[in-house]
Amino acid sequence: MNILEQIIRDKRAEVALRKAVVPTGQLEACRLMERNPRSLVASLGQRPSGIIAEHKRRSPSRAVINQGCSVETVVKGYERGGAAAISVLTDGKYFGGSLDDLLLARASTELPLLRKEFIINPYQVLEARAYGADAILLIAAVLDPGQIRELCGEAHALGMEVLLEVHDREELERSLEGGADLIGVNNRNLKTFEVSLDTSRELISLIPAEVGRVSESGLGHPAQLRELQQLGYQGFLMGESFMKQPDPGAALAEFVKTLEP
Ligand SMILES: O=C(O)c1ccccc1NCC(=O)[C@H](O)[C@H](O)COP(=O)(O)O
Repeated sequence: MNILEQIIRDKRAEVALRKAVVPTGQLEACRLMERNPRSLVASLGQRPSGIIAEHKRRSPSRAVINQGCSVETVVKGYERGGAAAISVLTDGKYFGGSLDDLLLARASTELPLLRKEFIINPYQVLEARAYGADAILLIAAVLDPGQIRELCGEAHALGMEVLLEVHDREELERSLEGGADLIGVNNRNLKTFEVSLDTSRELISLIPAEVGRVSESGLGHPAQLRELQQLGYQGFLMGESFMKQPDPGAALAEFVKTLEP
């Protein structure tokens, strides 16, 4: 069983438990359901860096990245440093995150928030909304086209946008009808953890112009972003290169300065 299969197996059990503990009606009554979500697509156009900066404590590929910084410090630093949006990993077992992290992030910024999760059930979409997310991530590798359509529909009905992550041509082609607002090309092969920007280079021409284009993972050099921008990417999901620094917000600010013409 590869890591993605393990995560999804655990996620099924976790979601069943969460649903039993916090019924849908309780989520629907949350205070944050009254808030109007902000557009991630629009923010990528307005904030010149295009960086979706990620809060990520640890990962299966790197173990511990940063356990010391508070969510508030990281998120406020990212906003000050010029991020266009913030991604918050909410998986606990493999990434050390939680829904409380999302709530703390929501209290710390007005930037659009992406719930970075392994979403397999509409309940998790409602959870994302109730805890303050503006957008959700869906991973094509673990969903069939019908599930993608259903989860995108659920997110849109709740006023959120969808970033759909793909790793290869087959995943992209079978997912395009799903209705995602953005396509994220993941440079990290989640089965081998190998990172290659060739994935972003090869898939860009297959993404329709009306869909937002995001390159994800393994980014850490300004020259990479410049190249990807020229290829047509508007967004860049970056976690580890900032989170591995003692002050992730300051690291992002330095990085953004190097992007300025
Ligand atoms: O990061 C991992 O090791 C990983 C393993 C299995 C599934 C997902 C994984 N990462 C999620 C992500 O997509 C990244 O956190 C995100 O794209 C940022 O990547 P990076 O800038 O390389 O931290």
